[in-house]
Amino acid sequence: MASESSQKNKARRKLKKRVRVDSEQNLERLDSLPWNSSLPENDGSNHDPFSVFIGSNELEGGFLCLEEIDESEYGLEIPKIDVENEKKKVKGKAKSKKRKISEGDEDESSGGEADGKTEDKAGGKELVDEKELKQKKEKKKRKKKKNRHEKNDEANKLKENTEPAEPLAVIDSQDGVEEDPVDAEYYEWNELRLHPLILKSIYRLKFKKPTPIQKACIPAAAHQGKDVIGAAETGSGKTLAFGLPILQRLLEEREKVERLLAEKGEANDRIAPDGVLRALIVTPTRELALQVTDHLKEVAKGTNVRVVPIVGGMSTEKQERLLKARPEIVVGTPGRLWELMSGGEIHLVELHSLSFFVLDEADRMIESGHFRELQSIIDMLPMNRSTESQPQNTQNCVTVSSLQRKKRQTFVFSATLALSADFRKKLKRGSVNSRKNDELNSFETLSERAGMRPNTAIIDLTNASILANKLEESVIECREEDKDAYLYYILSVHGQGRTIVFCTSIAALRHISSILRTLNINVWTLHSEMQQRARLKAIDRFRADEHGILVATDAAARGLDIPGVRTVVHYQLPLSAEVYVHRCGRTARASTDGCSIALISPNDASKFASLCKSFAKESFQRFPIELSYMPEVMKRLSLAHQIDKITRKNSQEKAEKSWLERNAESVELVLDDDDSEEERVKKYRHKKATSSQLNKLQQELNTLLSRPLQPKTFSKRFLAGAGVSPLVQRQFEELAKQKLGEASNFGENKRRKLVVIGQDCVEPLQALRSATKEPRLDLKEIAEKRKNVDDLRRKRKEMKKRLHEQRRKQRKKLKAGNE
Ligand SMILES: Nc1ncnc2c1ncn2[C@@H]1O[C@H](COP(=O)(O)OP(=O)(O)OP(=O)(O)O)[C@@H](O)[C@H]1O
Repeated sequence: MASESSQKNKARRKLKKRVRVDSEQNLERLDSLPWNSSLPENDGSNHDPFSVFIGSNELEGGFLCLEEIDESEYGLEIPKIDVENEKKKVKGKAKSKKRKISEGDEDESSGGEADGKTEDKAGGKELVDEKELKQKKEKKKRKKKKNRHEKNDEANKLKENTEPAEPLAVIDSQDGVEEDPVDAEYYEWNELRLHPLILKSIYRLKFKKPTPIQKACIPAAAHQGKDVIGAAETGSGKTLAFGLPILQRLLEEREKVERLLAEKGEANDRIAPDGVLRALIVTPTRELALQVTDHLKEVAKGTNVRVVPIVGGMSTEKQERLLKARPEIVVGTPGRLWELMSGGEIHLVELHSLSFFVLDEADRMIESGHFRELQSIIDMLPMNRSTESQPQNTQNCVTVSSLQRKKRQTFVFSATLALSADFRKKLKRGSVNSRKNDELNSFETLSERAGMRPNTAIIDLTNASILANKLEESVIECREEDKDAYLYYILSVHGQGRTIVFCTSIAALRHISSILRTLNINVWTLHSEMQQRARLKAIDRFRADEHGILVATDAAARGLDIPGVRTVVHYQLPLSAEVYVHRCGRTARASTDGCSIALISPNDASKFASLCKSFAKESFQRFPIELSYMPEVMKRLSLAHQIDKITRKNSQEKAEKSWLERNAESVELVLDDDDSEEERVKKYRHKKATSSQLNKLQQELNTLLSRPLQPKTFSKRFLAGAGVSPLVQRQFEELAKQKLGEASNFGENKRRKLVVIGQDCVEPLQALRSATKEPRLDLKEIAEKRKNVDDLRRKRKEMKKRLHEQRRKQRKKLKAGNE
């Protein structure tokens, strides 16, 4: 035991030493990096200062090397700083500086003393002094090395701090080869030269490398101070693509002020204590605003930069209180932001120091309902003109007069991008103006009015289909009335991971959620008529459940970022291809994979055809259905529908009755029960009959639900099957317990016992991938079906018309006969 622990200690010591050596090597490597190696080198051959890249991570032209940027162009605003902390820091630095100087003097004087000593005393004394001197020199050297290490190696240290306590290096015990996987993993972040505090957060969040949109945007936005129009697939990390440049600039500026003060030897309390609004981020939905806030807060942890959400549906007073704290970053929806701005909320109207204006999900902003408020907000922004702003020179504040204010940067982000070549040219020339131009589409108008500056970087990383690379799309063809059954099949046979079921109408959402709940499937709902609190609660609950199911309208189609959404089901097809893209974007996020299943009935044929056309798709893969499950599924659905119909009718009657009573009460009327005795008995009997019918149906359904869903060919003794979902697995376990309990109660022999063979659930994506033989649904087939449906409809219409005509003639004849 003792030898084992000593071996462990030895290994630990060895590791620590190794990590120290690695840190130093990393530091050297970090220093030797080119400033902006993620950008292609400008060989001068390309004179186009403004180019767009589609489907590639590259950027070309128009980018200044950092050396070319005139730093003096970039003035500083004074961010609110945790004065106490900062004071301590600067004082600490000043002290250590003083200490260093005095130590240096001491060293020198002691050196002199030593010299004197050598002159005065002889022999052994000389030797001792020499030894002392040597020791001092070594001490000084060690101190210097330590200081340098502390100063520059923050990133590596942070890495050590944020990684778990386990050793960084992995020791291969067999051949003694050691490697540091962490270094290699985070290397790409180091290339972006972000502030150490930002890197610390990134390590904490375990984001191994920047996503392509982040790699492309950060150099342009953070180091070159450019405006950015960015587009990349859903879930590709756009929030940090604009969030990190904002944080980077705020932190850089803060450090600059600190340095200035230290250089001038001024006390830190001359830093203006009040924060000003530095970044205003506008998102189309409340959920998105809250999500962006959380995301930025997470990254801004430990930086003292405050992020606050301002959204509708929450108390205005509370939000005003939040704004009183003067946060540097505000994320909000246009409606509430404008409400507070037009009401003169001081933090939101003092925009002279605004350095960033961001429009997230910009394409959604142009939809009706948002544009006017957004326009008003944009009109409030100060003109983004010259850099010759007035120096901020006041008696009691730190003076930044030597630095001029940097222009406001505008970032416009979206998952889709539709900019005309003409508009791109205009942006390049910098000739966009804020006059309304009929030739521009609304997205362009928006970018134009937001005050995009010349030389804007357009970073378009959307591929042809705009959908995430690792998304697998599929369809299930069925009749409209069978959609519920197929949905139930997907959720109970393949219900692994989080699933979002999308529908276009709230009525459909209510229908599905009610049916699924009747079938003992727990679902959360999300739609625009819900109160904000209930919406957030639903999202939180869904987020907390590993195998949760969310039934939502397109209110949740955009921006909702919940990790682990494995499947998106389109119960109803969306009204546009764009919404389809956003719905699908709830899965396969951040380079993970996911699956989308569209339920297509003959009614959806034309919508589906135009969807295929939008994505230039000839065919879609069919989702594999194990048909042997369907009889059982249909039986359960039929019962659930009947139960649902009765309960709905009952609750409708109740609601109507209470409405009548409420209204009578409000006008102080006593309601007379003017039903006759006979009618009352009839009603009573009817009620009783319905209630006993409901009980019977419920009992029948409960019996079915107490058994796991099994294919028709299933053995009743061996409960197992391909694709046992968590729900079914739970049912298996319950049933097994129940049966075992019964058997032991009645002293039955082992032979009668139930055997449960649990199997891994085949989630939809897996099922889809293994169903290679499934024939694809192609456009021709769809067109043919559509034609058949149209023919059938036409025939029915003609028949109806003929019948109507016949009846009319008969009535006429009868009338004539009577006369
Ligand atoms: N570099 C990274 N590495 C790994 N994960 C990341 C990285 N950057 C962001 N993420 C994660 O990816 C997810 C999606 O990010 P984000 O919400 O910014 O995407 P988006 O492009 O804005 O999506 P949408 O268009 O749907 O709004 C988030 O959960 C985020 O935490």
